[in-house]
Amino acid sequence: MKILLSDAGKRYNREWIFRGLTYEFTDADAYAITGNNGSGKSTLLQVIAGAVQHSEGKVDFMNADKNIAAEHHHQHIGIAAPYLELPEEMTLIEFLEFHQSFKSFLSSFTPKSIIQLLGLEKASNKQLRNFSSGMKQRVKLAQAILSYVPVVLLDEPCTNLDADGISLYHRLINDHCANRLVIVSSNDEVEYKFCNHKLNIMDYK
Ligand SMILES: Nc1ncnc2c1ncn2[C@@H]1O[C@H](COP(=O)(O)OP(=O)(O)OP(=O)(O)O)[C@@H](O)[C@H]1O
Repeated sequence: MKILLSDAGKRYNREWIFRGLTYEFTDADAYAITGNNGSGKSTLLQVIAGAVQHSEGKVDFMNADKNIAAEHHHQHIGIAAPYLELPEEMTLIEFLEFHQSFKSFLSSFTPKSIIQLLGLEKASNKQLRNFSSGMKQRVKLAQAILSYVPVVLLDEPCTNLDADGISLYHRLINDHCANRLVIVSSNDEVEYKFCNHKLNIMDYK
């Protein structure tokens, strides 16, 4: 899987968020998108995900040299972001089973084993609306990273996590992301220290 941006730009009203962005994200590699608050990291991640339309240039999502249309990017992506909410009325087990019905988990995982890995056995039948913000974040990370997809997009992945949660995040990355394309949008090195490439959005203003 490869994501190619060619002279890509995004504008909201009259304000260019980024411009002239030519960059290649490739398989089995990890990238950090960095920059100040409000600089456009989340916007770029959403453009990559196909959730926000870019204003100029090209964004190509390639699988073995075949171009995948923006409306199909989501089938190849696991994404966790603060603006993507969990279905609050579902219990944890219901949510993971529902998720699995349209996107499989990595072969060694079932909804039950994911709950164990997250240390949330006691909350299995609790509605997600009653989860703490850190518990919700663990669930968001697991559904993104443990889905059977080649691309993992993470926006501020350690938001609301305590020290154990941050260890869990690093374990998920170490154990399950070696052969995938991972892109982390963040200001915090703890979240992206494993990334071997850095794209500073401030360079594309
Ligand atoms: N839907 C929108 N309409 C208009 N402007 C928007 C919209 N979404 C984002 N923006 C603007 O785009 C700019 C970049 O926002 P974005 O959320 O991408 O920044 P960020 O680098 O992720 O910020 P942070 O580090 O604070 O999360 C901001 O000025 C924001 O106000």
